[in-house]
Amino acid sequence: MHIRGNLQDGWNAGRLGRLLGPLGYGCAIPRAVLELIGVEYAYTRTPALRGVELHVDAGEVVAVTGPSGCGKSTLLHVAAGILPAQLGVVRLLGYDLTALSEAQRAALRRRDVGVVLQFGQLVPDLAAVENVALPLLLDGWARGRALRAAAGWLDRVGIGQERDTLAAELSGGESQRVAVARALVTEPEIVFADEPTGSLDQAGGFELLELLVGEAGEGGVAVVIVTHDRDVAARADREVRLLDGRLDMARLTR
Ligand SMILES: Nc1ncnc2c1ncn2[C@@H]1O[C@H](COP(=O)(O)OP(=O)(O)OP(=O)(O)O)[C@@H](O)[C@H]1O
Repeated sequence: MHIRGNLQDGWNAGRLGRLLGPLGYGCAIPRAVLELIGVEYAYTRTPALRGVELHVDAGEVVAVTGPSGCGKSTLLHVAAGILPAQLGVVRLLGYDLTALSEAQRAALRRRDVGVVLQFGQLVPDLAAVENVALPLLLDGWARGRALRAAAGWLDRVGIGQERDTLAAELSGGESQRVAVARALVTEPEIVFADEPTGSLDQAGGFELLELLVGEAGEGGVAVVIVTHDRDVAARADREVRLLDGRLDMARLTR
């Protein structure tokens, strides 16, 4: 048996692995949740990504580091399918993103991928619990069930008491916790986080990262995290460093 490529709706390598792994079929299932091959992206004439190769395994935590402007956020956006690669291949959870429409990429992200951006990106006039429930509601869950699942995640990230607070009234740290809960509520295979600790002080930032990596680790979720913070990078399984849109080969550990 060899399962590859375009899996049926709702299925992907990670989900199959969890189901079939205990039966001993795991070796036939691709372990990579993310592969970038020769990826290029340019906003203007100067490329922001040049020939980037990256391979992330199920459950792996990878930190993307490098100086300001080297292309970290662009890499994360292209890997998550928010921006389309202009050259090369991006394979996410077994799907070739270059073959999917924008709507299909958005549906894949909503269902199987978690995203945490720099400033949380919450809907300000929705309550914390409604923000967390949003991806489930958009995926057709009944409101009561979605809100119960969302409230459970707010408890897990330690701010269950703020469930009815409007996002606009949350502190920076609380907002980032809500964003982490929202990224994990769909039980994704992979979470992309772009400097999620950026708006917090160092201790608060590290605590948030511990929470994200800890919760992701429990579910076997891969994490790709963009960061400037050395402590955060040290917490990852692996660090990849970008320089001028290219991977710094000297810093590659595999
Ligand atoms: N929307 C845009 N339009 C034009 N150029 C852009 C745009 N976004 C980013 N760039 C440019 O692309 C390059 C890579 O930017 P990117 O934001 O990916 O870097 P970064 O490493 O994440 O930076 P930082 O650490 O400062 O957030 C930079 O030269 C930046 O100026």
